[in-house]
Amino acid sequence: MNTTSIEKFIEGIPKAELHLHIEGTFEPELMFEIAKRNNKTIKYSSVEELKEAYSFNNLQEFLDIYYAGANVLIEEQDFYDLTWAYLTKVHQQNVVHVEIFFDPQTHTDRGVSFDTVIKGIYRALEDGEEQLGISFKLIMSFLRHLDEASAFKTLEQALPFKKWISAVGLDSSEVGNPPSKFERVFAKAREEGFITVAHAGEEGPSEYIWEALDLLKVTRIDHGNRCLDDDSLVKQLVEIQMPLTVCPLSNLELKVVTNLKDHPIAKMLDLGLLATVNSDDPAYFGGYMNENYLGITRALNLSKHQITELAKNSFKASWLSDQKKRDMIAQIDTYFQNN
Ligand SMILES: Nc1ncnc2[nH]cnc12
Ligand SMILES: [Zn+2]
Repeated sequence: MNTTSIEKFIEGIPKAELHLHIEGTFEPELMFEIAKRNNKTIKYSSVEELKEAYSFNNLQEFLDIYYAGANVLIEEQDFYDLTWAYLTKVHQQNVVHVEIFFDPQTHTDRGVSFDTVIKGIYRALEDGEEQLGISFKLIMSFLRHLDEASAFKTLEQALPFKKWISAVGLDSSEVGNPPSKFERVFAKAREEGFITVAHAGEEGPSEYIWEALDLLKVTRIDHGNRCLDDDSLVKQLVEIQMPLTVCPLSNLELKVVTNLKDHPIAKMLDLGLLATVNSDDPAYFGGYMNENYLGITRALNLSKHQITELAKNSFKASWLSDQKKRDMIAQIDTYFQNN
């Protein structure tokens, strides 16, 4: 009997999150707490006033506030607390595997050491695995508005922590900073054994997705919405089953779509694209994983079968072992049959 409500169905289904910026999980309450203990000032006088500033017309307006928020993170324990808060939150949402981004340049550029950042994040991820059963991978993302030299320097800083970092990524202001700007950095990263991913086609054109594939040799495209402008690109993405880590509430808040009813994720599934649901920067966009699933489910009237496909895709597109992927897919199929 499939009588479970759609809300409960979404809550209970096992999920993996593949597109999440740890700095984007910084909830206002924790921000004020950490600012206080570090004697840092925040431009806003209260949690409420800060939340009111969360209204964005585009990616850049969001990034300005996001980088300002990250300024109060100083000590290793701050990065631990930030990461731990995220893990306990998504644990309650049946997220069992996470592959998360961190942006080292956001911190090293203001004098916080690479070691401090990664040690705090990693220790929390290890505790999350042990205490909450959430497996994880870590992705180091380069800020594309900065230059190639800064990215190379960051890659150097990452080498002693190679065992902790699975992949490198590319984020921040997309338009005007094409993947080609980082072709040589990504070549070096691949030589060093890192997997590569890149944000592409969020605000930028479909050509940037081609560049991410051809020049950066990515194994996933983060966002990828604009692929739908180019039929030959869609055909290619379907053929190679290139995962797209799609972020519905982020797309709504950053005006990539004007209404969730216009969100392309159902169309992506229909076309045979390997689309997944993710939260991007949940503290800023009004929801974690389940709120993203629920938002598109209500707006697009998704069926339990479509939700099941999206959850299975999240494991297919992950970097878990093939055996673990098969186990999770079987578990989700059983869940679908019973709910
Ligand atoms: N949605 C997004 N796009 C690009 N860079 C980001 N950094 C954090 N969130 C981002
Ligand atoms: Zn992102």
